[in-house]
Amino acid sequence: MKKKIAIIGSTGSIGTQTIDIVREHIEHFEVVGLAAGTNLEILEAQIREVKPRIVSVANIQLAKELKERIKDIQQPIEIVYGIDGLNAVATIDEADVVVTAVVGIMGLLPTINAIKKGKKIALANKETLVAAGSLVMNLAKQYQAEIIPVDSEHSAIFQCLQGESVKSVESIILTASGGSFRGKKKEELKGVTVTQALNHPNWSMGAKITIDSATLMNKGLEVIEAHWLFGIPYDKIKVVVHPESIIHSMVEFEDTSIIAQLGLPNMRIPIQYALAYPKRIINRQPKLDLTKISKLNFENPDIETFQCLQIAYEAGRIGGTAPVVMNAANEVAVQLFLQERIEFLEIEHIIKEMLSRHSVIQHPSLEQIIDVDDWTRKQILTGGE
Ligand SMILES: NC(=O)C1=CN([C@@H]2O[C@H](COP(=O)(O)OP(=O)(O)OC[C@H]3O[C@@H](n4cnc5c(N)ncnc54)[C@H](OP(=O)(O)O)[C@@H]3O)[C@@H](O)[C@H]2O)C=CC1
Ligand SMILES: CC(=O)[C@@H](O)[C@H](O)COP(=O)(O)O
Ligand SMILES: [Mn+2]
Repeated sequence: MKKKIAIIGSTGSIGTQTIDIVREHIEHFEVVGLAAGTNLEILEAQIREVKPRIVSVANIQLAKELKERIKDIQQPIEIVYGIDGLNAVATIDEADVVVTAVVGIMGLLPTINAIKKGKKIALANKETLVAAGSLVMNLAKQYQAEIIPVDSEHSAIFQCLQGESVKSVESIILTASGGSFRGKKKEELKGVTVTQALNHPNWSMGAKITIDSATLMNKGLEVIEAHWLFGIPYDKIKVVVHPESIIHSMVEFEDTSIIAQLGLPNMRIPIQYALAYPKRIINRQPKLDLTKISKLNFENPDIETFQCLQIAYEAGRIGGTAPVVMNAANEVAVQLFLQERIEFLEIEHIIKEMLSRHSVIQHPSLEQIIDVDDWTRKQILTGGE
């Protein structure tokens, strides 16, 4: 039996690589639903290739345009739009697995709705767990929905933990490439350009996560993501900079053994693992040859220059709505930087400022999370008026 897959965020970096995997393993997988934002070019090609049952786009105009573009396709395809459209794709009856590959808090509601339908979640959208980790993990337990991490570090940890007890974990060691500006000091970060920030040394990814990687906020988000996925306290989650991105993360056990997962920096490995789990299937991508790498390096993160990592540890430890504010402030600040409306170094200032203005709510409801996310965005965009 083929696994039936719905992809939300199908036109992005994770989404398109998910389709690549389906194409290579057509005997294992079938796509039944696609959701995208505005990229009709890629979406149309995907529809023609995989012939899904349902497709979602960002708004009604795009839905009309898409209908026109694919009117020659004989098979009935339902076209939906907006947040209702995303939810419809995430909850389609036919799907066994939902790949959450949209960027940002936009992923929260569809992920929750898919969980409530008991779907297996291949989770790429880390912002969902950062903003609502407690709520999402409790729902997953309640509805017996498995969450399989796609994020490379979390896939690595998940793989290292197979057959192990979380109780015997001494620490989780998340590896970080260090991003586009590794080795630079504050003074050198003044005036850096968007093009420079988007120049990730190892991974080719969407714009938002690439900037997060450059500020080290990506690693901060991943610390919180690991806390919720694996139920490990923050004191036991460490970050080490590993510029080659060959070791994707490690787990240290109480007997001092460390288990690591290695591979070339290629997201098709963790995406495929999540889709095929609990099986492993063949991957025809280039293989890791350690003799060609020759050396693996490790160093401590420069937390004075790149303060977002510490900000995330603090917000995670405070809990409640602190990570909601941090995440929303980061999303807005990264967008402003990408639009060249603020400097790179302002990203961390904006996040700190918003956290200082917020009175944390512990054990927030979904409505409170959404309200706080909204409040944060408005505060930044209106200058706090
Ligand atoms: N890229 C990577 O290698 C990794 C990514 N992740 C995480 O995975 C997630 C996706 O990242 P990535 O693939 O890089 O991001 P991209 O920016 O490449 O893709 C984002 C996707 O979200 C869609 N989208 C954006 N806005 C909307 C909207 N309003 N409605 C519906 N869909 C929307 C985009 O559609 P469109 O383009 O059509 O507008 C696109 O399909 C992020 O949370 C990221 O942190 C985690 C690990 C690695
Ligand atoms: C591929 C992936 O999982 C990214 O999240 C990656 O980890 C980004 O790299 P760094 O944040 O380590 O630079
Ligand atoms: Mn990652």
